Amino acid sequence: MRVGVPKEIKVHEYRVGLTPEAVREYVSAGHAVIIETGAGAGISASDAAYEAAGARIVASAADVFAEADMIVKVKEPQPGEWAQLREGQILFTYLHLAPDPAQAAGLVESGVTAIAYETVTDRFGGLPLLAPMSEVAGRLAIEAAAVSLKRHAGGRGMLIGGVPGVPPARIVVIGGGVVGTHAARMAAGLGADVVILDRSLPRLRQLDELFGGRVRTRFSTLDAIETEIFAADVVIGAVLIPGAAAPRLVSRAQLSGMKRGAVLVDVAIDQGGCFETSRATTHADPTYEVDGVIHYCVANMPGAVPLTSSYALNNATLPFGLALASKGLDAIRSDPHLAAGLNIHRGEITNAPVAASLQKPYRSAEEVLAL
Ligand SMILES: NC(=O)C1=CN([C@@H]2O[C@H](COP(=O)(O)OP(=O)(O)OC[C@H]3O[C@@H](n4cnc5c(N)ncnc54)[C@H](O)[C@@H]3O)[C@@H](O)[C@H]2O)C=CC1
Ligand SMILES: CC(=O)C(=O)O
Ligand SMILES: [Mg+2]
Repeated sequence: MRVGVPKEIKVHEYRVGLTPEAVREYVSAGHAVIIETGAGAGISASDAAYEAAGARIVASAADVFAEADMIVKVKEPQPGEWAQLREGQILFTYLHLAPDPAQAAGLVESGVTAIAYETVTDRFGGLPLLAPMSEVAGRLAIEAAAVSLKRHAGGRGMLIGGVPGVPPARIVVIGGGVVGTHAARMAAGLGADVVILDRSLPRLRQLDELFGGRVRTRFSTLDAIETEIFAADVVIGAVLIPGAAAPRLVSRAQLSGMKRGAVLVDVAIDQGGCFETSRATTHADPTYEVDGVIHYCVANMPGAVPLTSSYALNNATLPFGLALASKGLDAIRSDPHLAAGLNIHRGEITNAPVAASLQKPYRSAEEVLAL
């Protein structure tokens, strides 16, 4: 198969779909790889490094879209990219379609077969292609909170860990999955007073074991969320219902009960956000204030640390990408976990929570691929 990688064009997105090391794996498996010139600049991977790995460099994204049987990217395609996709082509990338009807319509229109990293599953019940970026984003969330808590940034003027004799920040993490766990680890490591809320009791038990009492756990009810956010200096939004739009857990009215200069970091913004007042921001202008509360809502947080993130992402995507390159649609037919990643195929939406969130018709992957 011809596998193509365009340069990412989202604002301040510096990751790349394939590292030179991954390219070498594809080439040694017998595939041709086409890379847009400069695609690896954000991770300091030169065109020459890609050529040494066996890729062919092309001058423009248009060349990649025209020639490749499968496009491997990082972020959801932007409007100019949808227009270049076509039936018979596979798109393998993050999509986050539930809160993005325009992109969904563009992909349906194109006829492309679109596999979303964030809904590919594994046999342990996890999301193996979301997990590495959730690890990165969870850790970055505390860095973002630390910056925003500073007085000149509009925050309360607090040091996360305090100092001897002065209490640390209270950090509330809503959602104790991958993002939440990594945020809590960073926050606890800096000395914060941390609580994690989740709807899953088994998960709360695991977290209690993991943190050995260093982090409090609390079952996530409306009441628990309200009590905790009113006492918080920082709130991290880290919930997920796979494929679906994020549940709204903090209302605008509740902001008036929070401390002035408190910080909300809505990591779940890529699924639409879990605070009513969240709207997606970019690394160029990451924060804004509503009712005295600072909001950080960057939808591609790992793009800020592309070297770490591109390698972490490629470690996870490589086996699935190689299977797609070798077997095409049969890779999806023969692997229920890849089938869970299929979001759109030849104009049909094939992920139930995505279709429900968009209020569009749904057909299962099995049904559309058996045709
Ligand atoms: N902004 C960014 O750059 C990035 C955003 N993300 C996003 O972060 C979000 C979280 O991802 P993961 O941690 O990987 O998901 P996960 O599936 O590992 O964890 C989600 C957790 O939320 C919990 N949950 C669901 N409803 C809840 C509620 N009402 N109250 C409390 N907990 C609830 C679940 O039980 C689960 O433990 C996703 O939307 C993901 O796409 C991930 C990486 C980068
Ligand atoms: C998961 C996601 O949205 C990102 O890594 O940008
Ligand atoms: Mg989007």
